[in-house]
Amino acid sequence: MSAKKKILLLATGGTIASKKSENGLKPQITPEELLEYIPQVKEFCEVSAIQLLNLDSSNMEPEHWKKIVHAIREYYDAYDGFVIAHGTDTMAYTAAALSYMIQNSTKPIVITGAQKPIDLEITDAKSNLIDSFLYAADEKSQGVQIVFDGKVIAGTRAKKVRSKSYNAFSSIDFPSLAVIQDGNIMRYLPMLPYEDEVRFYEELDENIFLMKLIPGIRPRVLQSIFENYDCIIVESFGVGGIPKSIADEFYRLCRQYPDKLVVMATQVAHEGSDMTVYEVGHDMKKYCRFLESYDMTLESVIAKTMWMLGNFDLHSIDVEDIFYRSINYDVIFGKNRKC
Ligand SMILES: NC(=O)C[C@H](N)C(=O)O
Repeated sequence: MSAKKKILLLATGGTIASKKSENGLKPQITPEELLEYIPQVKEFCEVSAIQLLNLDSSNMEPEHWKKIVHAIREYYDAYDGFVIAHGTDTMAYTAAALSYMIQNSTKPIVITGAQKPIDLEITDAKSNLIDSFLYAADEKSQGVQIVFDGKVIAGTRAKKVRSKSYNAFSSIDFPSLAVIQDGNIMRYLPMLPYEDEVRFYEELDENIFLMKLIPGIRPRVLQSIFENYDCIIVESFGVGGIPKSIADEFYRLCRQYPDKLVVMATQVAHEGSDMTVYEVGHDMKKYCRFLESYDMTLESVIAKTMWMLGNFDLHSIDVEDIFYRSINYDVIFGKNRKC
C-alpha cells in the first residue's frame, strides 16, 4: 500500500471555526481543535495544521490572498495537498483569486468551510472537512477547487447562492467536477494533465471598481471612478450594454482615459455577456476598447483583472489573449473559443 498523503490544513477563520460571542459569531476555534472533531481523517491521510488568519471572511482582502499563496508556496514541496478552512461569504472570490495566483498545481488546493460552526450538534462543518481531506488526498485531484456540501466545484466557477442553507454554492454554467457521497468521489470530468509547471503569482492590483447599473443611473460619479481606478468593471443588465442616461459621459471618459481597462460583465447569474446583440452594446464597441466577461463569473472577472493588472504590463502584452485564455475552466464561450 502506498504511503498516506501529507495534507496541510490552513485555517483562516470563518463560521466553521466560530463560537458565540457577546456580539455574535466570531472565529475562535483553533485548527488543532478543528481536527479533533474529525479524527477519522487520520485513517487516510497525515495531517498538519497552521493558523494562517483568523477572520470572518467578510474581512478577507487581496493582501490575505497573497498571504495564503505565500504559505502554499513555502510548504508546496513538503505536502501532497492543501485544505483551506475559510468563511463562506467571500469563499468564491478567494477560490477565483487562488485559481489565477496558483496555476498548474498538480497538488490539490481545496477550499472549504461551513454554514454552521463545528462545535454545534447539527453542523455541516465535519462532513465538509472530511470530504475536503478525502479529495485532497486522492491521487487524481489537482488544482484549486471548492469542496462543499458534497460538491467539488472548480475554483473559478463557484458562487455563493444561499446565505443559510447547507447547499450554499453552485457551479455556474459549468458542471461540478465531482460529487462526494459516503466517502466516495464520483468524478464527472477527468483531470487533464497540465502542460506547464506549477506557477505562483504573488502580485495583485486591487485598484478596481465594480459599477453596478441600476435603472435611472446618472453619470455624476463616473469622472471620479475613471480618475481613481485602473479598471472599471461594469455590471450591466442582461447580455450587456450602456444605458442612454450615462452613455455620453461614459464614452467621453473612455476616450479621455484610453489606458483604463474597461470590462463589461452582467448582473445575470447565468449564461454571461454578449455585447454583439443589442444597439446599446454595439454603441460601446464604436466608442471604447473593452473586454467582456462572456461566461466568467463576476468573482472570476474581478480576480482575473486584479491578477492581470498586478502581474503584466498591459502595454506590452496582448490583453485579450491573456484575459480570454481559459484558466481553471473559467471561460468556455469566450472570444478565443474554438468550436
Ligand atoms: N458561513 C460563513 O462562514 C459566514 C461567515 N460570515 C464568513 O464568511 O466568515
